[in-house]
Amino acid sequence: MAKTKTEYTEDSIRSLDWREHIRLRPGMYIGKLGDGSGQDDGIYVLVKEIIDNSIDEHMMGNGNVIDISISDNKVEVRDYGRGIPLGKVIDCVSKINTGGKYDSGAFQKSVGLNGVGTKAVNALSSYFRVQSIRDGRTKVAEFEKGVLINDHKETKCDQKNGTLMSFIPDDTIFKHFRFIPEYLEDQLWNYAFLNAGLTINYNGKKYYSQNGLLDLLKRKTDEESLRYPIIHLKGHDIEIALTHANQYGEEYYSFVNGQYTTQGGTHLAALKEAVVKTVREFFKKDFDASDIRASIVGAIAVRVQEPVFESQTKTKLGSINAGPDGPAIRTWVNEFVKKELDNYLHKNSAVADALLKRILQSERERKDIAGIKKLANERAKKANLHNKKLRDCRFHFDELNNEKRHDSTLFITEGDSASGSITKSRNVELQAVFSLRGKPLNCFGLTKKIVYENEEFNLLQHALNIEDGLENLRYNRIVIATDADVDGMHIRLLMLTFFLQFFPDLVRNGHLFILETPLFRVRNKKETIYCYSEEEKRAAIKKLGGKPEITRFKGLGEISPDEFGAFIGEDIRLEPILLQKETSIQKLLNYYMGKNTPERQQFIIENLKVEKDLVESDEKDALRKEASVMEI
Ligand SMILES: Nc1ncnc2c1ncn2[C@@H]1O[C@H](COP(=O)(O)OP(=O)(O)OP(=O)(O)O)[C@@H](O)[C@H]1O
Repeated sequence: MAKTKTEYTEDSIRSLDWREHIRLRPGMYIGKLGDGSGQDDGIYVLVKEIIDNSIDEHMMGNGNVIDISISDNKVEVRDYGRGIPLGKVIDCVSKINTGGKYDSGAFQKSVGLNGVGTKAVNALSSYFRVQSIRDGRTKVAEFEKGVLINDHKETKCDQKNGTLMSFIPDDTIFKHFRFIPEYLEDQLWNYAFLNAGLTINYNGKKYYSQNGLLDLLKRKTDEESLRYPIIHLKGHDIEIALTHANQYGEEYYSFVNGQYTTQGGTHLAALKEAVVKTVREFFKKDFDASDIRASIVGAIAVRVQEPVFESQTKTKLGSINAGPDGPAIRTWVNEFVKKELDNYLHKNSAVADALLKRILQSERERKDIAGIKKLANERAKKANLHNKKLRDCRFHFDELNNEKRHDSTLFITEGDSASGSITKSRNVELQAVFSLRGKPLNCFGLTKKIVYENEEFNLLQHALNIEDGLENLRYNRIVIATDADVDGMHIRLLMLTFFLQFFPDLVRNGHLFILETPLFRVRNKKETIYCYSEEEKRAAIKKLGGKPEITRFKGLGEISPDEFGAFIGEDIRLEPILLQKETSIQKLLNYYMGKNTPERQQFIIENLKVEKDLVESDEKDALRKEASVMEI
């Protein structure tokens, strides 16, 4: 069939102004949009763009305090830097590619470099206000969706020098967005660790670090689980902290010019490589790299003149030089680690001994499961061909679509009817279903061997493709979708245990979610409202008036495929599993899954009202409470 021909004339060519372009293609500027439930959703990038500028000021030696507040979705950031030069306030926030960070001496080794950040925030906000205060004078300008609505005259002002920016994200772009305060906390701690001596006040809480990356690793680990004290190496424009803990997998935090490169890049690759090399040379033994790296928790921060990031969101560092004439970053990091770590190990023989012990233990464990791993993987490969448990989707997270990963989801369900409903109503392009057969094994306290021995776990590991780390993860979101009853809650807890114990990175990187399903359907002839709580139910009854029909959903299986489609479609409600960085996974699992301790019993008694006359909704609320404690 011939394609319908459209004319291609001069009229086809359009020039967008900056504001239109940002609003048309926000992804280019801030990554994905999202509604705030994902850690890297756009609204957090907006906040970051503004804070980055204040950090740049601090780094240049201007201002040791940054005040941040978020309430009613309005974000405010006040720093005590030099303030934007008053005559350029409007240009700086509304004229694309305008800024002081190109080659002026006013900023160096800063994270800002494109002259785009604040413009993106401005264009994507329903309201944006900038105020600069300089030597007794101030300039204010206000915008809506990037359009200047109020250009205030410069006036006198007796406040301290600095810049104050506030904005409200545009909810026509960030649909149904809400800020999850914890997501920001991690970012703010990172700023504090990377800028030792800087105080950040955020909604009444103070973020401050004296010892930089050493403090960062202390926060991310639990002292008891460390094999030896954290090694902290500091050089000119490079800082590294390193230790071995108990957990499975490796854990890294990497930064460039104060920017958290969540996807790593050259500097991190260099660190990993250098540690292996140095350790091998120090012990004069050709250990397997995976044995050296197993259970490592490490952080690296570098400052460089002209960082090349892979996009405006700056989450991955490309290949760069350490300075105009400096060595390539890889060589630079390598040389630093080689010299400093080697020195450190020579000076601290107890640490060197503990490190060696850890490597040997990993080696033993690896050899121990090598046999069974091979068998299990062969079995899984066969089963995968027609993996009955998996109803796969067409596109996967590890594949690219126009340079972006496919945003795919895997639902983990239990019970035939629930799996059936989801399978029928899902979007087959991007939503896959993995069905559990009854209750999964409680793997608390077991070793990784079980992931190979237990068929269900092994198939799940294969479906996710995470045997060798998260790099090839096939689904961006892993959603536990179990019934909202006691059994369902139990299964949920067992699955959380599985992921926390063996794949903590997956949880840490925000890939794990719980599916919220409605408890009630309230409807009359004209309208149907699904309600997720008693409160929503009351509101729905009020809204519909009269005597609407009220149905309580007991299990996922009861919900018809048609209805289910509405809950896993655009309006899907996901509760992310957040791992607060202070939490030690081991401690947590011990508490919830370990032997009955008096504290645990007390907790259960306080939180579970399991009595004869249990009111159904109370039951659900109580169980929810228990589960939400896991949402640490
Ligand atoms: N808090 C601030 N204090 C002082 N100057 C600021 C502040 N915020 C912004 N500016 C000025 O406004 C300019 C534009 O900022 P913007 O965030 O748009 O881009 P950038 O920081 O230069 O680069 P990038 O797009 O990489 O963030 C900055 O280069 C700087 O000169």
